[in-house]
Amino acid sequence: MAVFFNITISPTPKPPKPFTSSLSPPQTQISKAPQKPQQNPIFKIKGPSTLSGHISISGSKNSSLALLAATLCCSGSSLLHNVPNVSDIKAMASILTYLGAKVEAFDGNMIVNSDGVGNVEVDMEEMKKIRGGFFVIGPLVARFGEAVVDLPGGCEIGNRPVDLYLRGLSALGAVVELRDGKVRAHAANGKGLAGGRFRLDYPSVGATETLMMAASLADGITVLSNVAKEPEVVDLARFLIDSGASIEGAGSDNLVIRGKSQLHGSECVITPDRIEAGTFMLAAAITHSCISMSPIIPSRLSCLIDKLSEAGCKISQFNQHTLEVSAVPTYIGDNLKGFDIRTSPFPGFPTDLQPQAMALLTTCTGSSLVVESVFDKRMSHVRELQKLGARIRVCGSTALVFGKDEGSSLHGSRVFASDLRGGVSLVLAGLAAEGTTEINNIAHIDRGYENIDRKLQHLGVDIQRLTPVACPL
Ligand SMILES: CC(=O)N[C@H]1[C@@H](OP(=O)(O)OP(=O)(O)OC[C@H]2O[C@@H](n3ccc(=O)[nH]c3=O)[C@H](O)[C@@H]2O)O[C@H](CO)[C@@H](O)[C@@H]1O
Ligand SMILES: C=C(OP(=O)(O)O)C(=O)O
Repeated sequence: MAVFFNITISPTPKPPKPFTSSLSPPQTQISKAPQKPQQNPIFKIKGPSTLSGHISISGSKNSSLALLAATLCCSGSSLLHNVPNVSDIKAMASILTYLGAKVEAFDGNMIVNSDGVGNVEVDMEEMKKIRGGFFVIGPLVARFGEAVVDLPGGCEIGNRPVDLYLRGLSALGAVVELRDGKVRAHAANGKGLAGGRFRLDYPSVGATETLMMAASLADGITVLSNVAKEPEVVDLARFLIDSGASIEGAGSDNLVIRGKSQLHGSECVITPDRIEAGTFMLAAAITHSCISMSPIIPSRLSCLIDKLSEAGCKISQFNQHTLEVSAVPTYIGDNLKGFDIRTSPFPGFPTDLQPQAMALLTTCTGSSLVVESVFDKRMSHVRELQKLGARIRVCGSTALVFGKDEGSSLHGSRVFASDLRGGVSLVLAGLAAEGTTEINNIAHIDRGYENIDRKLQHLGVDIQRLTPVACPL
């Protein structure tokens, strides 16, 4: 067994984790009483809140998505532990099942056996909901010689083409065609892929992961350059290596992959979600509170740690995997100081923390510049933050955020989540706002945060999940 993140820390008791996978056998329908149409649930937060206590960080959504796709490369069963119970993972599990893989999910563990895959075409709604579903194109074409997949969904945060995936697969000997919103790929030689050289124009995380999986089963050596260095890429490489792949350079700009004719299933523990941890660190800062969290890997969050320290927070590491963030008035005085951010690929400031950091900046002193350089339309949260009283001026992908001494003053209001991280930035703003904040469309938040409401309640927040029932006409 190869466990690459083994933790025995058992902090405060975890909330129960029923994994209500869509894979569970259908429930027997006892009553045929007409169901009232259900609407998207909402969060109601009464602020301002002060947080205290300790929370457990869940496994990484993005690592889990990549590793679940990678199980399609492996003969036999793979066992993943610490998989977060979020809707993106359920969608991914449904995609694997649709392809013919056997997926069992229980209490944060998933066992996947893809030996029975008999279908290489995914034609289902789930593909259009999540980004990670598209990653299956690499394993399918590499192991089964063919794949037909819909263009992916995921957060609507700008132009998200798949040209690098397609050009990379072509460099490995696939014939690739994009028609009617579907990508069709097959091995040109009718058998499998061959090693090749490919330089990514941009270090795309998903393209790097997809090509790494494909190259692991290609015949010969593949050299990929200008690849993504994100921790999730490193996690995937470790899983593939444990499954028998030969991959050098994960975490650097170049990957050398010696293809193997077969990989076998292996066992691993999904690493903690650095974006969830970063979100809770920012929650402590925006509420001028002190909380601790574990497990986390601080080196994966060094950029945020530097920025929060610059703002005036005290960040202490207690053991290898526990961090405390303190922004209590006795330490910081009345306010935190604003700071500038420019998102960029790892190890730069993560784009997936930009909206949450922007919420914090509206409560700091001074004005701060936020430059979003990874996605071209990741500013939809600005309008909603403005409804909560934030003063922000946007020009393209740059935002000038005015702090509390320059006109921002958060107060409760009714707002709408338009994507995952934008949605959670409204939760953070709601924690700091005076009065009640109602956040609609929280299905976006449920895509990537496991039990966020229960975790916040545990820290002392007055937050409720309400499911309005639509009135039948
Ligand atoms: C499921 C998953 O892991 N999602 C993460 C992944 O998304 P994802 O893998 O989609 O993000 P990418 O790194 O691919 O995207 C970054 C940039 O590359 C561009 N691009 C990408 C592919 C391509 O073929 N051509 C191209 O031009 C995109 O338009 C974007 O501007 O990394 C992002 C960047 O850290 C994170 O925000 C997402 O949370
Ligand atoms: C953008 C994100 O996810 P996805 O790539 O799945 O849309 C995210 O996790 O913030």
